[in-house]
Amino acid sequence: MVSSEILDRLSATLASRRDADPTTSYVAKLFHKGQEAILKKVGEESFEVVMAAKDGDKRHLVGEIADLWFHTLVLLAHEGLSHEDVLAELARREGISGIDEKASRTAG
Ligand SMILES: N=c1c2ncn([C@@H]3O[C@H](COP(=O)(O)OP(=O)(O)OP(=O)(O)O)[C@@H](O)[C@H]3O)c2ncn1[C@@H]1O[C@H](COP(=O)(O)O)[C@@H](O)[C@H]1O
Repeated sequence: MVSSEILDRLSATLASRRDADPTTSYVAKLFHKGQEAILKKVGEESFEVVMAAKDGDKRHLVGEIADLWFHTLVLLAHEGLSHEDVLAELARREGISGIDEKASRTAG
């Protein structure tokens, strides 16, 4: 099983690309192009996820979702955020959802 530590390592790598020479790396080039270019990639990769899900090839789907996750990580880094912000939001929702379930059990 692959650990979620990969997200920590990848985020550190992305952060290191923010001021890197755009000719030396794909990520540095994307940062250099700016938000519009990053959003374009997120949009394209989202569409590719939809198409991969429809074609039924699970390996293809995993690959496209990896591309989408990767580009959303680039977007987060560009906006001064990281996967930790998203994980914290999911954890917060888990707490909310727990409260909702408890409330509905009490009500029911
Ligand atoms: N995980 C990834 C990763 N996933 C996808 N990609 C790149 O994302 C691009 C998008 O792919 P597309 O399918 O749209 O193909 P494309 O036509 O080549 O894309 P465009 O050049 O047209 O935008 C490809 O060039 C992929 O190589 C990635 N590039 C980098 N990483 C990670 O980011 C780290 C830093 O990357 P560099 O900054 O390039 O060293 C690497 O060590 C990897 O761990």
